[in-house]
Amino acid sequence: MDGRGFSMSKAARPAGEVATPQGTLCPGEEPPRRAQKRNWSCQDAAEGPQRCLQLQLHPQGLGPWSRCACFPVPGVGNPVRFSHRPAHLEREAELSPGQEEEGRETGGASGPAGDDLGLSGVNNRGKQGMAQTDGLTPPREAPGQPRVSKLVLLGSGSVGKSSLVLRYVKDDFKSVLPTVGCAFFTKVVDLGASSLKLEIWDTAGQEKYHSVCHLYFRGANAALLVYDITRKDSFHKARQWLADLEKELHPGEGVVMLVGNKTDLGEQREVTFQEGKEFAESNKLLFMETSAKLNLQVSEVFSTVAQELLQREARQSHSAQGDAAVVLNASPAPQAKCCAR
Ligand SMILES: Nc1nc2c(ncn2[C@@H]2O[C@H](COP(=O)(O)OP(=O)(O)OP(=O)(O)O)[C@@H](O)[C@H]2O)c(=O)[nH]1
Repeated sequence: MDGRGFSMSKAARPAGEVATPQGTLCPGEEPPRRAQKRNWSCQDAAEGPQRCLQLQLHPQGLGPWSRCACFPVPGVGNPVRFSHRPAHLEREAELSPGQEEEGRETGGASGPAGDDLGLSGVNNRGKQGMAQTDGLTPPREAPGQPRVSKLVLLGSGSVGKSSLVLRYVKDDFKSVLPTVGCAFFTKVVDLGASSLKLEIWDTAGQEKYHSVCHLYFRGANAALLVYDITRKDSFHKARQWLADLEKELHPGEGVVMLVGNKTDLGEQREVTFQEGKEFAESNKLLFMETSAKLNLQVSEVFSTVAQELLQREARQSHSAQGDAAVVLNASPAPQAKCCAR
């Protein structure tokens, strides 16, 4: 840890910061409906002006506050681009296309703050996820930039969600700790004639984070519903994860792909390809099997979803143009009869 990225080292924290309780939501605790946050400025001797942020995920203010996260103010020497930019940050610097940003939200829970995905020492970009913490606002693209879509990964713990993201974003596979809250990445998908910027939200699958995960589903344009082909329980739970997701999406909106991961462990397979396919078909989902370990079908998953997003958008704008043409060609509406003199 070097005090940059999401390390939140003591060196980067403001003087006078009060230690806050760490922890997850208690069993049976009311699931939070929205995150609260507080932020302030401070001056760090080594890193200059900092913005500091803390989250509380309980609507009545009863839950624990997350760790304090401090991040350098963007500007010269701090090329941080906030995709979901907090209102108090006035400036942003651009990353070049295809360059990934990454970050991690602690969701009010205790645990590692980012180095398990190799965030330690990356640079200031490692704090992107913290910059906007509600995860609810649909992404917007800047003029001249590729379209931005929010994609969430969901599914039971240890099915390989983080490994799929790591493979896709960094072409790497290594042992990663369980996700705490949510980790955030971006990557521009090049689809030849067009490109799409995916904001990838990798949510925690462990049971203890279940009550907060749905917060991150809100506003998603696409989702990867992941299970482990060697674990039937993770496949059965996919139904529940899908129900949770659908509560947060508008009916018929969003591209959802069912992903059966760990195909390299074929001899331990508990869920057949056919079972996955049938579940996907009956729920109108896309379907693929992958191995994050052997890098099988991983980039295809993301590019297929991106392609589908662009096609849907094209169809929608086409039909919207059609509707407009119908309206223009329609005979003039009859004048409303007025009864007033
Ligand atoms: N053999 C094999 N192991 C994998 C594969 N993908 C992930 N793993 C392993 O499965 C374990 C869990 O992977 P993660 O990526 O942390 O799973 P996750 O779904 O993100 O877990 P949570 O963060 O708890 O939700 C790790 O030990 C990975 O190395 C794969 O394709 N093949």
